[in-house]
Order: sequence, then C-alpha cells, then structure tokens
Amino acid sequence: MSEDFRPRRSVLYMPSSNAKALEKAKTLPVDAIIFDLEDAVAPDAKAEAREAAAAAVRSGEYGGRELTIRVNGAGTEWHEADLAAAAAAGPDAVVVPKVGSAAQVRDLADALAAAGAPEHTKLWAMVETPEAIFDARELAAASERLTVLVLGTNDLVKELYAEHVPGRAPILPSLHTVVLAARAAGISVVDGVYNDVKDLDGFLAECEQGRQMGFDGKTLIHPGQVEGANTAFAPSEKAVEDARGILAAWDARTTGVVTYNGRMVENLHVESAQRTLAIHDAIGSLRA
Ligand SMILES: CC(C)(COP(=O)(O)OP(=O)(O)OC[C@H]1O[C@@H](n2cnc3c(N)ncnc32)[C@H](O)[C@@H]1OP(=O)(O)O)[C@@H](O)C(=O)NCCC(=O)NCCSC(=O)C[C@H](O)C(=O)O
Ligand SMILES: [Mg+2]
Repeated sequence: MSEDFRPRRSVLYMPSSNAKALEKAKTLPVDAIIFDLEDAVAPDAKAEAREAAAAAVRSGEYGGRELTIRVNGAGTEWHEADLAAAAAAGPDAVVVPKVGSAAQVRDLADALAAAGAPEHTKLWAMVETPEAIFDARELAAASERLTVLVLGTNDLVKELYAEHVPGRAPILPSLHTVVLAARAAGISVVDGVYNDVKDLDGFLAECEQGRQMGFDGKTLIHPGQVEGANTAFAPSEKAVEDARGILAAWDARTTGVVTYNGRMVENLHVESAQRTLAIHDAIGSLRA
C-alpha cells in the first residue's frame, strides 16, 4: 500500500463555461481545481466549456495547483468527446462522475490510455450512487491509474431519497464505507460539497466532521469556502507540536513503550506522528 501526501484540502469546482471563475481561480490558494463539464454546465454550453477547460489546463497559469477536468458521465452524449479532449490536454487527473463499479474503473483507465492520456494524468472516480457504495472496496483497488475517490453527496442524497441535514446522519454509513475503501486501497478520498455558500458555520462544522472521519479534504463550490477547508484539513499547530514531541520521546526511549504528556506512545502512534509531519511538510512546500 503506497500513500501519496499531495495535499487535497481544498478542491474547487468551477463551471468551465464561466470565464470569470476560470480567471478568479488563478488567484485562490486552492490545492486542486476541478474544471467542470458536467452538472455546472448547460447542454448548449458543453462544447465551449470543453475547449475552455482544455485551454485552462494547457495555459500554465494555475501555478502548482493540481488541475483536473470533470467529464460528463459514461453513457452521455458528451462523454467520449470530453474524455478525448481531457486526455489530449493532459491534466493531473480526469474526474469521472457516477462511476458504478470496478469494471467501469478498468474501462475508464483503458479508455484514457487509448485516448493517449499521458502517464501523469490520473483517474479520480466520483462515488455518488448506491451501486458505487456497495462496490467501493473493489472499485477503489481496480486500477493503478485511480488515485482519488471523490464523494458526490448531492447525487447520493438524491439517489437514496434521503435529506441533507446537519451532521449528515442519513449518509454517514456511505461516507464511512468510502473512506474505508480508499484507505484499504491506499488512495486519497475527498469529501462532498456544502451547498449553502453563505452558511460558513455549517460549512466549517462539516469540514471538521470530514477531517475527523479521515477525509483528505473537501470539494468546494465557492471561493469563500477555501480558507476554512485549508485550515480544517491541515494539521493544527498543536498536532504538529505533539507529533514532534512524540517522535522525540520515541527516539529517547529505553523500553518498547514510552509516554508523551502522560499518554502512552507505541510504534503505531509514531507512524501517525510521522504521517502528520509529512502532510505538514507537503503543505509547507506547496507555496514555497
Ligand atoms: C454558487 C455560485 C453560482 C455562486 O456564484 P456567484 O453568485 O457569482 O458568487 P459570488 O458573486 O459570491 O462570487 C464572488 C467571486 O467569486 C467568483 N466565483 C464564484 N464561484 C466560483 C468558483 N466556483 N470558482 C472560482 N471563482 C468563483 C465569482 O466569479 C466572483 O468573482 P469576482 O467578481 O471576480 O470577484 C458559484 O459559486 C458557482 O458556480 N459555483 C460552482 C458550482 C459548481 O461547480 N457546481 C458543480 C459542482 S458541485 C457537484 O456537482 C457535486 C457532486 O457531483 C454531487 O453530486 O454532490
Ligand atoms: Mg454529482
């Protein structure tokens, strides 16, 4: 199992048909961008959005941000042209919505290779249907090209006939299942969006919950959500200080178990502390 510490605290969607948003994103401290061709783009704007997304990826104007293109789903009239254009542009990843099975992941990886996508163009699968939740473990491990699972909580709530409520009780089993699947496969996992762009408190509570559950970050829909996600999904100063303290206590040990601030420290805590510091360093080197 390999782990990739590329920070994905803030993953911002934007309609690729929105020239203002494409421009604005160059100035935002987001870890990743999803140039959307799917839900945020009207049918009559799909072709223009496809060209704009490919041009944005090729522009070299987005600094070190991870750039991805969300294509329309398999089976739609736009899917093949989207995939071909994305493969040719060579973003960091192609995001595919409503992926339903491990077999579909393999088909998508084959299709990207057949379209000539460069090796560095990975596949991100959106998990947002009951089928995908039930197949999550196999789906997450289906291809080396698949590096990230992205929750689509709007579609999931719709498919379940559930409701969006504070605390997200109706979808917690699904969220946990997807985090488990990603961790078992050693890949990243990013939480769904918070729809009310004016409710910062509700958004921050959901970020906190997502981090506690193990998500690497959150998908976002508005610039006002970026800072909160970056803070929530970065190790806090206290977490970094504790991680350093744990490693120092461990290095100075004379037995197999030591304590740090009165708490037991074993090898597993040392591994967690090393991971915290690796994430902290990766975030630090983003804007260095
Ligand atoms: C939600 C919005 C429609 C709100 O837009 P708007 O009214 O323009 O917001 P503001 O006036 O507050 O915008 C201020 C400035 O910020 C820019 N902006 C806004 N949104 C973005 C963005 N996403 N990326 C970059 N820049 C953005 C505005 O242009 C203003 O710029 P300036 O005037 O120069 O200061 C809008 O935020 C929006 O369209 N958001 C994205 C919606 C989207 O992508 N939806 C699809 C993805 S969500 C999804 O599908 C999830 C999943 O599949 C599921 O099932 O859950
Ligand atoms: Mg969706």
